[in-house]
Amino acid sequence: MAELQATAAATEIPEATGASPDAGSDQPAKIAARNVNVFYGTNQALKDIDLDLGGNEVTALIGPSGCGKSTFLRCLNRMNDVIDICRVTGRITLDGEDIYDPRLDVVQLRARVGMVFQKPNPFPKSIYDNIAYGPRIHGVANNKEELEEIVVTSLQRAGLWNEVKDRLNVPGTGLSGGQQQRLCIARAIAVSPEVILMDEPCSALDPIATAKIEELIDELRGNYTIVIVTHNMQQAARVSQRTAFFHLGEMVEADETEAIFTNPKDERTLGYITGRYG
Ligand SMILES: Nc1ncnc2c1ncn2[C@@H]1O[C@H](COP(=O)(O)OP(=O)(O)OP(=O)(O)O)[C@@H](O)[C@H]1O
Repeated sequence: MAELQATAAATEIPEATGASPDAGSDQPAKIAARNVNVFYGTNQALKDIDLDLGGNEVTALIGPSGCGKSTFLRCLNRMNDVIDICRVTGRITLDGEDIYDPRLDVVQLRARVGMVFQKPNPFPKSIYDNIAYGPRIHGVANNKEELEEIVVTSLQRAGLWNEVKDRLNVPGTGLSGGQQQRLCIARAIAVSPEVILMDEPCSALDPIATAKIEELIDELRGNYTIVIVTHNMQQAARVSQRTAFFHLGEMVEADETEAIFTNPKDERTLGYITGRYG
């Protein structure tokens, strides 16, 4: 089990008021990170990250390879816990609640903060069971009818229902790559998360499947807070309302996406978006 320390006392850290330099609105942040440092053994992957993630919008995390985007994303639902050499310090709150509080139930946290990975990873089960799995273990449905309703609604929301409604019993692994990724999004939705983390969700997909996922992200943001790691700057510009630029383990700047791409404040951001490095 990873050694996790939420060392910074709440009093030392500005609370998530939405008024921090990177905050985009007057609304309190859905997720607020303060003084977050991450170490893999002796290697420090993230340095003093302060970042607010607003509710019902898409935040893109961009930056050169190895700058710590995925590491930061994994901090948000404690996926780094499963990496033995990983140590996280600082404070991350979800609706003001410290997600590294030892009393917090991590399984519940991961239901509230779902994740979609780079490579679609459906379970080797039927399409139906891929979606029903989460609600079953979380006891979300009271009976078979309610479970069916969740399966149908989740597939509809993920834009996959029409393509699979006649073959819910076939293995999810038999779908195309793009369909599998939408199945994984449906699976994440099925447990009614508040936040969906996406780690380069389109990198294994062709342009048509990518466009479908991007459309879906845009539709989902009305109901969920979405954080997406992407290497594709056009994608960040298309799907996100806010963008945070990471470089060598630092969060250099975060702002409205348009401002980051048209008028970045930091030379390093300018260098990255103009293709000088990365
Ligand atoms: N499981 C791990 N064990 C050890 N070091 C790791 C691990 N995961 C990431 N790192 C290191 O942490 C740093 C940040 O990596 P991370 O994958 O978060 O960056 P990234 O910006 O997401 O990169 P990419 O865009 O290439 O996916 C790198 O130096 C990487 O080698």
